[in-house]
Amino acid sequence: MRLVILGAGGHGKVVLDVAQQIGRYSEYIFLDDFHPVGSLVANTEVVGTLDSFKQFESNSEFFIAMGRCQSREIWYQKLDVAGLPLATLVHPSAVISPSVTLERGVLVCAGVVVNPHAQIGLCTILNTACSVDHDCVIGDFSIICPGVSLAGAVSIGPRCWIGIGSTIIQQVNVASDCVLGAGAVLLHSTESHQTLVGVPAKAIQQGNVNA
Ligand SMILES: CC(=O)SCCNC(=O)CCNC(=O)[C@H](O)C(C)(C)COP(=O)(O)OP(=O)(O)OC[C@H]1O[C@@H](n2cnc3c(N)ncnc32)[C@H](O)[C@@H]1OP(=O)(O)O
Repeated sequence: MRLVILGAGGHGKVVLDVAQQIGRYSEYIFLDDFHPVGSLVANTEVVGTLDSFKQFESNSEFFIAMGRCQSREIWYQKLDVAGLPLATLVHPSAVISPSVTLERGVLVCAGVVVNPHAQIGLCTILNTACSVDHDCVIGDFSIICPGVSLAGAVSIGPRCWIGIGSTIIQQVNVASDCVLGAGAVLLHSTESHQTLVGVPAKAIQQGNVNA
């Protein structure tokens, strides 16, 4: 089985590494619009542009390795319309309760802990060493950055960027398309499209989820 990774940037390298540590695939290839076709990224060939994905459907699973939340949503829709299988990748060092739901296209990086009855949405990234506690619900296409701590029953809407090292206390709801800044501590629920920073976190501007 081949893994086709869409996106050969820094995040693509992390995705490749997680997949190699899992060891489920016999071949890895990248599709990318910025690296020349035929070039190597982390010793893995860029074989085409993103739009060429249909050429590689035979005996393949696909993974969308793009940091931007909206990009993952756009490419999810293209792969879904084409009926192509999307992988879910969990690093062997992650600790995931058996009662957790992981949707397709999720990446769980090294050192992540996900506690019972959490639900992790489509194409979500649980980045290095974040912790997602019991009954959390993470919306589709969101990213939980390295070192984030989510207390119990936190709800995160779709396309949210929860910045590196931030903390959200229990039962807080983050609405869709929000950005929580690096190191923030969020004590209250948010409206959609807010960017919040600081301790305690306060809204500063309309979020663009390109944090
Ligand atoms: C593996 C990986 O690399 S994963 C990537 C991990 N990276 C992240 O999580 C990055 C998170 N991004 C941030 O924290 C960004 O600073 C953002 C998205 C919150 C804001 O970015 P911008 O919209 O460019 O805001 P900008 O830099 O202009 O700052 C606006 C104001 O907020 C302040 N501010 C920005 N970020 C923070 C923060 N994290 N904490 C406290 N204050 C902040 C700035 O100092 C500035 O204040 P001022 O107006 O008094 O000067």
